[in-house]
Amino acid sequence: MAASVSSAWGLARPPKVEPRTRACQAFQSVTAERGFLPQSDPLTRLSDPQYAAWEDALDQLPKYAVAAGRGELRAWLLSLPAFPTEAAVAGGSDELWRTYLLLSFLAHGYMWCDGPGTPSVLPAGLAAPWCAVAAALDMPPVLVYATYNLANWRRLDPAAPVQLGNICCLHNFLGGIDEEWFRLIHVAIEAQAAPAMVALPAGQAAAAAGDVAGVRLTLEAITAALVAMQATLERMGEKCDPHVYYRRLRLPMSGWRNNPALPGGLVYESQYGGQPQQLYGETGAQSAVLHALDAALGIRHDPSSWLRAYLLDMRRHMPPAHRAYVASLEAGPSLRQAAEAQPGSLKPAYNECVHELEKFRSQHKAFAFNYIAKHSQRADETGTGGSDFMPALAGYRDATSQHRLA
Ligand code: HEM
Repeated sequence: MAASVSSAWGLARPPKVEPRTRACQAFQSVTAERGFLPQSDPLTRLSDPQYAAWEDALDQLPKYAVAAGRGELRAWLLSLPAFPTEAAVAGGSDELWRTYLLLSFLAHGYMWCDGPGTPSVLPAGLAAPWCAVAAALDMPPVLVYATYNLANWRRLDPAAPVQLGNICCLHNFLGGIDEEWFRLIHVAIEAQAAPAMVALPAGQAAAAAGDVAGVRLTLEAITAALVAMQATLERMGEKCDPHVYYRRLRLPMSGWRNNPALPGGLVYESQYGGQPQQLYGETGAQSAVLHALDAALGIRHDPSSWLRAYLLDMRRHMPPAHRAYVASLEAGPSLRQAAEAQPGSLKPAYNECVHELEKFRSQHKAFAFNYIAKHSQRADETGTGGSDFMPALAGYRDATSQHRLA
């Protein structure tokens, strides 16, 4: 596992476009209903006609992915009209996030949903607008959890909540029940984490004020959320088959760092002085939920190991507002300190949180085994996020359990 890079993304040159994340509304606030999901339902299409050909391409992507295999999908993507990059970068934040999603899906379709082989160069027609839009959002030019999951759903009944039974995906690489369900489980878990996410700063404020009842309320909210999250994760197998996941779904999420298919990384034609770039692919490790829980509960992963470095890298793949939320929790008083100070009243509730977080991580590790490791015959198999995942997931779980208060 490569060590963490200190510069943004580890890219050879800084982005040319000034990030204007402060102006962005999408992903800006964290609420008890939505948590880290966007506060208004994600845009389903860019209505401006100048994007029509690109939006149509996104709709057709699963069809072309099925039909292609001899370069047809790649040739078709390269035949699209020039992308209106300037208009996109000047547009509103919701539109910009939608553009980022659109280009991320099409670029990963180009990379992973056709054949033969894996290209080592992403042509300028895709690379240039993707890099510009990503830079404007202060995000990396690669598929991330926020575009794959957080901004990729709609409600069937717009008056009913964001939960399984009322959500479906906006976009797919291949389509089908397994791909949609895999993603929807993540979206539903994000919504279930929401009450705990807003309770964390309140719990820290209570800890600073010596308000034991306030801290306990937060600890109880965390435990309740983690119990609900496990019940939802358990439903993964209902509609997402492990073989389908292993053989088909995971490939388009891949990146170009620690990936044996692209050992030298990817050249974004006309960008970064032609230097290949190495970026991790999409993974649940880019969700802010567990980062936030670790931060508030005072769970620290060994700073000297690559496990901590990997999680820090994953933060650079989160929307800037989510990074800031986690950083602010990390800078605040930990609920662990409050439980240590008031063991009689808070230790059992704190330990219950740690126990449920450990259970979530154990359960999740079992899914990673059943969906990846069990099927793999390769020694260098990595997760879609590029990690040496079995030792990583065991490490995160063990670090969690070690934080139980004696
Ligand atoms: C079949 C289902 C799943 C599989 C096979 C899976 C696989 C993985 C793998 C391999 C990693 C290591 C990083 C990488 O290289 O990608 C990872 C990390 C992670 N995944 Fe998943 N995942 C699944 C479902 C989920 C769901 C539903 C969530 C909920 C949001 C989630 C959240 C996480 C988190 C938070 C991490 C970081 C590790 C940690 O903090 O403990 N995963 N996942």
